[in-house]
Amino acid sequence: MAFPKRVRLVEVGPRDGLQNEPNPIDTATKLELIDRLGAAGIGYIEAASFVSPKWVPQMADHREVMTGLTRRQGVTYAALTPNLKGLEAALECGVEEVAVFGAASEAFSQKNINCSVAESLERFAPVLERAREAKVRVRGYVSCVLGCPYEGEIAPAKVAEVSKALFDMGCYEVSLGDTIGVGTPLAAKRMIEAVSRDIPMEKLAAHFHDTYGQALANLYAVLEEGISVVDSSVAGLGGCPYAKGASGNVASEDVVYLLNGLGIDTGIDLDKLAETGTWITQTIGRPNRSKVGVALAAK
Ligand SMILES: CC(C)(COP(=O)([O-])OP(=O)([O-])OC[C@H]1O[C@@H](n2cnc3c(N)ncnc32)[C@H](O)[C@@H]1OP(=O)([O-])[O-])[C@@H](O)C(=O)NCCC(=O)NCCSC(=O)C[C@@](C)(O)CC(=O)[O-]
Repeated sequence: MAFPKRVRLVEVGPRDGLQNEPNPIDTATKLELIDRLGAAGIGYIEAASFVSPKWVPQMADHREVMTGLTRRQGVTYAALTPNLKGLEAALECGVEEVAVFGAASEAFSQKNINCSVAESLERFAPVLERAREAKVRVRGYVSCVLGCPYEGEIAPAKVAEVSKALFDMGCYEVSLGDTIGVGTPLAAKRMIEAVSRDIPMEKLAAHFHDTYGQALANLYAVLEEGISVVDSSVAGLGGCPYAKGASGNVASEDVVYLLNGLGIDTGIDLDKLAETGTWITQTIGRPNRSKVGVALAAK
């Protein structure tokens, strides 16, 4: 299969990138990050997470973030909403798009959202119904698509089953998360093949973490299969608080560099994106995990 002509980047840095940071990051820094990402030409930014502050303290200022951001034309600002409570709060803040997040692993589902996979799907159904009423689109995440920190290997058939349930429920796109970055290209291809038997390829997104240094290789493999939506995080920030050892998402700068090299359009200004990566890592005192970001900063 040929590479897609255009790839849409979903920037998850302000949410996935920051959610696991142990020290509180002030709202102003989060807002500046979101603004800089928009200025770099990113068209979709996951800005906040309406989850319990007891579970994820770093996302406790979700209301301030969602109402404080300066909306740029052409940019979608989205938020995670695990249940109706989260969705109602997000709607009050004028959210344009939300995401529910499930898993292909029972153990991970329990640790992350305190319920089984089946219970999570029951919980999401009214979220989708209410979002439809409010004319807000819902994205669906499936975690642990290439392995689970608690259960180990995950069968592609299980990933396909949960993805189909989310899609059938009304999620317009399903993002497939290699939460702990254990996947390798062949496994990623097999998983995408299984899921795309039930869901059109253009409705799927790849959400890869780089824990084992495989994220770009995995992305290349699934781009070849026809994936055209990629989740990434500026400077490779990130990791799920309920997946021990999970490190950052694939770095947005590295993804854009790869896509530029393949002649695939993203509409993103790589220099501005790399400057944002340098700025945020210096501001929060983290190493920059984007090789491209570090290389450009050294020029
Ligand atoms: C889902 C719950 C809330 C269930 O948590 P629970 O304890 O089962 O829920 P509950 O309904 O019994 O409520 C317990 C308390 O939480 C409150 N609560 C309940 N809901 C909300 C809400 N929406 N917003 C704010 N507060 C809420 C609720 O009001 C109550 O407060 P209390 O009475 O104790 O003071 C909890 O487990 C939770 O917040 N989990 C969050 C987990 C999370 O955010 N994980 C990271 C995101 S997922 C991820 O990173 C993976 C992904 C997407 O990137 C893809 C990948 O890489 O794989």
